[in-house]
Amino acid sequence: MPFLPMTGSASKCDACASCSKSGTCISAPTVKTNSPNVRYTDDYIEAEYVYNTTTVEKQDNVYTTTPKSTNYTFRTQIKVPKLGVMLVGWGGNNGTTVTAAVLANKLGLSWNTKDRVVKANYYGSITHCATVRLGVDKDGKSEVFVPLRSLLPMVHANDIVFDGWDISGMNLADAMARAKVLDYGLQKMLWPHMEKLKPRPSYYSPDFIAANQESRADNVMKGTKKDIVEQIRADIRDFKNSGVEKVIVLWTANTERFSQLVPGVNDTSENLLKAIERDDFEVSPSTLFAVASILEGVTYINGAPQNTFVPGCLQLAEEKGVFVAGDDFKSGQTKLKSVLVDFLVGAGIKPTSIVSYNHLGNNDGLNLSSAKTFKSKEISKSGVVEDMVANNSILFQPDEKPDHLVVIKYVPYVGDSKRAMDEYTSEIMMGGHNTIVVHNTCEDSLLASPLILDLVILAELCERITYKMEGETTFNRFQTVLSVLSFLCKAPLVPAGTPVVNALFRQRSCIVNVLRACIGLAPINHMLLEFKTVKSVKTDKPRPDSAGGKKVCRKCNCALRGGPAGPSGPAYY
Ligand SMILES: NC(=O)c1ccc[n+]([C@@H]2O[C@H](COP(=O)([O-])OP(=O)(O)OC[C@H]3O[C@@H](n4cnc5c(N)ncnc54)[C@H](O)[C@@H]3O)[C@@H](O)[C@H]2O)c1
Ligand SMILES: O=P([O-])([O-])O[C@@H]1[C@@H](O)[C@H](O)[C@@H](O)[C@H](O)[C@@H]1O
Repeated sequence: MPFLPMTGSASKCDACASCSKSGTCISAPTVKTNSPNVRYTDDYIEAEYVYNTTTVEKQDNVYTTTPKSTNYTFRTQIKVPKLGVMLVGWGGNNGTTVTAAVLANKLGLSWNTKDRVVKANYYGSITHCATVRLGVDKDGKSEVFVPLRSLLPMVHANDIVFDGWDISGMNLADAMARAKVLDYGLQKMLWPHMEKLKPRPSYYSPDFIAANQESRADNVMKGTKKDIVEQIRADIRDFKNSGVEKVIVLWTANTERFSQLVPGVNDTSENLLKAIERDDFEVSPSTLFAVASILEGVTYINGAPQNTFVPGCLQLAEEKGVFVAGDDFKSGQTKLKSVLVDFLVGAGIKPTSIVSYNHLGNNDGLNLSSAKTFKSKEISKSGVVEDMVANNSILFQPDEKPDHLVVIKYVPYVGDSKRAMDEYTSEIMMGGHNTIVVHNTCEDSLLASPLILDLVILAELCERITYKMEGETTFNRFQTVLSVLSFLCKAPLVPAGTPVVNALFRQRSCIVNVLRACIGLAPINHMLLEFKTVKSVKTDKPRPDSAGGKKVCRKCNCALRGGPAGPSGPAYY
């Protein structure tokens, strides 16, 4: 077992000098689309794209479908900016861990653990470690997969510069040690770099987080809520002037209690700004950060479950044309739930009881040991099955849902190593039952940190994408609420009145297909028809069917008698 020197040696692969052999090649291949519908200029990629959907009209038991096509032109600016990320809660487990991970990758560090040599990497990040199907090779024999990041120019995590705020004034080296997430050997190598980093003072409001957080609050801003917003805005401008070209603000501070929605306080942007002016009690720290970010024109992302985006905040973002996204990183137990429930319901199996228990011993767990903050997390962890259940009216009656219990307990000794235990009980055929039990242990912050990177990298990419529909002359940005980031969130924030999708692979497909659309490629549909059909000599023999050439129902192949085919099933035409 080769023991590496305990100093960070940025090993270079022979392929290119930029690579740090971190398992995530910085110089990923570039994808270029060979099509008259895709144009490449020095500044942007422009693609004509036909978006095909289906509109459905239901009358009695008949669904009439009408294919619909919309012609888009997507334009993606290709210059990737120097991205600065300001973390609220920078001194926490996630904040210190993601900062350390980027430094370790940038330096190409490797370190010894008790059983192996580990190289810095970005496992868990789809923008650095996921591949996507591009198509089939020219012989039509095999599929071609490329790094997701090859589809469009995007920020590499190694180039991100971090800054941020924390109510705890501890420098990031001491805070990294406090977090107890990373191996000692790595911490030792990173120490001189991390100790130079110190969180800016932040706004502390004890009413919104657990009382047990008070002992950390030694680095707090003073003043009214208006003063606080102005100070946050000044901090953002200060960071912008430090050499970064673009800033994104992301909340990875403690989970807050939900804000009460109060008419006249946070129901409109005007009322919210007035509420801040009069120092209204019910405006939370996270909403102040969101308002300040929006007023500075920088995207704001909420990695925690509280309702930062009160209606007035969303309206302000809309008015200022600033992206917002959230809520609550979808990192472990809930991520698995959004796969398992999708599999069960998608397979026609009826989940009837879902029990999600976990205990952990980090400061997040300590904060969540308070009922008011736990409630925020319970809401975000519980909502993830609602769409999948509601979409299957065969298994579930209207308003029928599985029993669903979320339990989180604080056990100091286990630290950041979250121990999740889930039990999924389902009804299967003819009165049978299936019970799936899962034990899922992880360092929680090592699951959340790559999501922080993906959130800011994909949000930054969305800031460079514009589109226009046929007949329009100006290019527009996506809607203010970046629902394309749902894959990374437990409680996806979506534009008002639009569907919430929690199924993980639907969410992932959305990201991949939006990126494919920007380079003029059709969405991945998994049909693989090229491997299921062969060109054959034209024949005039009619295809055999059960009704001797009459029109048949494609659902159950019975002869159409002018009414719904088959027992009470809808007719398909
Ligand atoms: N797997 C995960 O770690 C995971 C998954 C989903 C969501 N989250 C959420 O991410 C957040 C951070 O998780 P963590 O494990 O890093 O927690 P943490 O407690 O280690 O870090 C939170 C940090 O926020 C600071 N803080 C609290 N209030 C603040 C304020 N008003 N302004 C600035 N800083 C403030 C605290 O001092 C602390 O350093 C939590 O809300 C958690 O629920 C974490
Ligand atoms: O993402 P996930 O594993 O479902 O949920 C996690 C919870 O189980 C954990 O107790 C909490 O501390 C983390 O913040 C995170 O929200």
